[in-house]
Amino acid sequence: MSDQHIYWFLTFSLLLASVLVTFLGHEKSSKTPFPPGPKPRPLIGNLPDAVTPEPWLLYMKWEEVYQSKILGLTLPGKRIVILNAVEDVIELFEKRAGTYSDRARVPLLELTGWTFATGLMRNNERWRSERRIFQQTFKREAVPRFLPIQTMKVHAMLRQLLADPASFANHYRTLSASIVLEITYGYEIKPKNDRIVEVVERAIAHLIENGDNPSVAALNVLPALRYLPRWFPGMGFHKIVDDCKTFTQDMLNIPYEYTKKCMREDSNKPSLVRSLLESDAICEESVKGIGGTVFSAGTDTVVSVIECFFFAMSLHPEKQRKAQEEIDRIIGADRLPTFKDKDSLPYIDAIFRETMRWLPPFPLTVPHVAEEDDIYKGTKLEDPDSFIPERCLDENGEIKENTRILSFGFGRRLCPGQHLATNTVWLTIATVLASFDIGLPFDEFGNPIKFHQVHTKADALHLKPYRCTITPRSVNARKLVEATEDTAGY
Ligand code: HEM
Repeated sequence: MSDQHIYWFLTFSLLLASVLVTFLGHEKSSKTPFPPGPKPRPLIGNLPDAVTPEPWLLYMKWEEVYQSKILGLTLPGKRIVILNAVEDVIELFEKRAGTYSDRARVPLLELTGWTFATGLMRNNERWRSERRIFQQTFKREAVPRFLPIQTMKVHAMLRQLLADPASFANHYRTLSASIVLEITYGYEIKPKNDRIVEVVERAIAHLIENGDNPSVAALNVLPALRYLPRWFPGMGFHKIVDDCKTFTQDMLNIPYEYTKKCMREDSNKPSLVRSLLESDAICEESVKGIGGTVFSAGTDTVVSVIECFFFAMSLHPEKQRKAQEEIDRIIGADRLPTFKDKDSLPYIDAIFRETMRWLPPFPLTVPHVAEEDDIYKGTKLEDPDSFIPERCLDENGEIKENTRILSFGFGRRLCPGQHLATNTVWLTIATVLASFDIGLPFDEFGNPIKFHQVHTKADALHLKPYRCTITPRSVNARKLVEATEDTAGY
């Protein structure tokens, strides 16, 4: 029997009793109709329907099939409601936030020590206290103090793009990790093969790569499987859990110990972990957890957006030219854009917003869980698959009033890192477009690449790797980038 078959066999036979009880319970208690959706199969419900690489596309198709923007899926032990319309999301996650701000219990996360992650915590006192710290640290008025770090790192990336354009993906990955590690731990990373970056990336990658392993999926459905001995067929998850746990502990401890060492050695480098330790307001476990959360929530998400920005520019030279014309007109050719220019470059802002709409890092955001039973019963976006920054602008070319970036989530779980992330991505977009021309995308054989690129087996949405040329716009642009070495930070 293959591992896959053992998984199905175990899941079905061991689940039989508990699933029946849950279903019967539901049948009795639920007098209100459940939203329409594909017909659940006996015992496994809609499990096979739910496992698909790009579920958001499937949910849009179901909207047509079942003629409803609210869809229902039944999984063993739980029911999932899919909200396809923003107004429903806002009504439930924001107006009824008291009910819809919990997170799901995922046995794999609990067994591997990922309970440290603030964003995955249940709605409890620890989550509320850590969320307050996130909000204080990264609120709109507080993030300008990080601008010097962000500027210095973005400038370093521009110089790397000049020196080695073919490795552009490595450069923006380094950018994102370097900002987060410096802010969180006061740690300055090496551009290549940095030990701490490897430690934290290994922990995240191991969890993601094994998240859909059949035996792990079985464990998530039936946590009691963990009591079966390792020699039992299909128990591959034991080794995965052990490794994940070790890697997660390293991720939390190694950068944390670095900050503590700096403090012992009297280094005066500021960092979030340092100020939390000095304030003595929360326990060591929470300090480590907050550090790990900033990295796991704030690095790959930003990478995802910058990756999609390069791809969008590569596919749409006409939008790129329009953005560069705006920069040339407002800033001129004698300096690079800075944060002070943000309000005078609406087309750059529109490119940022459209990138976040076109390929958001979490196309389904992070599921919210209802804490109690709840009964609940716009305008249609034209051509949603196309990259059109103009849709964010009014007739005067200014950002439309009251527009909101939906990719940062909703309600009490709204991303607290949104202002920090926005600044990093905005400055990247503005300075890259001021300095470089990005050529059309092509694959390793030189064939042009079309839009259909997405793959998602990662922390956040990512594109399949592709190539493109990145060349300085002019001799002057090259000089401006080279000169950032001397003006680092400002
Ligand atoms: C472009 C980059 C980013 C995107 C698109 C993004 C998106 C999101 C989304 C969709 C959620 C879930 C919201 C919900 O459940 O409704 C979230 C939660 C969260 N994000 Fe971000 N994020 C980004 C960057 C960051 C950064 C830089 C940080 C760190 C400073 C961060 C920290 C968090 C935390 C701590 C949570 C959990 C909030 C909670 O559950 O209370 N994010 N983010």
